Amino acid sequence: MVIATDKLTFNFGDQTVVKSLSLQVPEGSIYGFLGPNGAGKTTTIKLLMNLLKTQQGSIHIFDLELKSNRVKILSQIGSLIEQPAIYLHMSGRENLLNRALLLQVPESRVEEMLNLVHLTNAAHKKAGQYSLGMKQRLGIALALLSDPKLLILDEPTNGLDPNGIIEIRELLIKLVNIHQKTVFISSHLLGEIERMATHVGIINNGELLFQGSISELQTLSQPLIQVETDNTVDAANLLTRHNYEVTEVTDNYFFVPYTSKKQMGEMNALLNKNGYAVYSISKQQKDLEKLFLDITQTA
Ligand SMILES: Nc1ncnc2c1ncn2[C@@H]1O[C@H](COP(=O)(O)OP(=O)(O)OP(=O)(O)O)[C@@H](O)[C@H]1O
Repeated sequence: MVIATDKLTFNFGDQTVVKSLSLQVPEGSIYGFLGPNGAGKTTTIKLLMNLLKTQQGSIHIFDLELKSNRVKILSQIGSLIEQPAIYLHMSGRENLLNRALLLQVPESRVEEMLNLVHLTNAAHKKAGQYSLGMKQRLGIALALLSDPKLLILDEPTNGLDPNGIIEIRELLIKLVNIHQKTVFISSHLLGEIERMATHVGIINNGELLFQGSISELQTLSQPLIQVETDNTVDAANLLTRHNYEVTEVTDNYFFVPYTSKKQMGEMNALLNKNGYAVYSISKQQKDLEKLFLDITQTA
């Protein structure tokens, strides 16, 4: 495991913010650390980065105990916690050159990193003029300069527009698939994590509710197909007669568990063939709140 914590516990005063947390982050994974605001994600990340002192339990990173191997471990971690530390009056390239000098890494890494995060064309611009997404990508480039094995990112897509989110997602997938990194990323958005993570840990009130592979999570968070037609009840009955499981019927929609795109196409065709006008048919992801309910009910 790249990260393994055992019964990690942390209190702020009398509030237990991280409760007996045992994380298992495999090498080469994108580990999505999912939880609502205030769940304890940032505190956990600060513990992993040794920015807060572990009060109870243990942390192993790269199979080494954190406290006694602090320098060795931290030199192999790139991180982005809260705002990236960027000099706004300097260009993207200057920011990277400055850090490269500090870390004594070859200047050639700067161009490589600009290219990797798609900032080559904007490299000469002042970072203060960058969009939020560009700043985040510059932050990731800075974190990657020393070629760390592990990247720890705290809500890197917070506040980004959809394009910005997609760019970060594609970058992280590339880092894992092509550059053999391990990525630990926190988020409060289930849909976002489901699109990129290979493994997921879900935390609420400091407690780990679920940990497993993305396919294990998908079994729990099976999405639904939401269908809108010109006659909800009759159309739902037609599908039931054709052995579809209709889980809910409301005034305007009915819902069927999603299994595949093909199934959606077949359902659409069946409805059309029987004279129903299909106004909309879409895959609905469960949100984190619904997933929590499912997890606590099946636990
Ligand atoms: N320095 C601090 N002193 C006291 N309490 C704190 C401190 N930092 C965080 N907390 C509390 O610890 C709990 C967990 O906060 P944390 O920032 O780890 O959550 P989070 O999951 O990262 O949420 P967010 O996405 O909102 O940052 C919250 O109740 C928060 O109020």
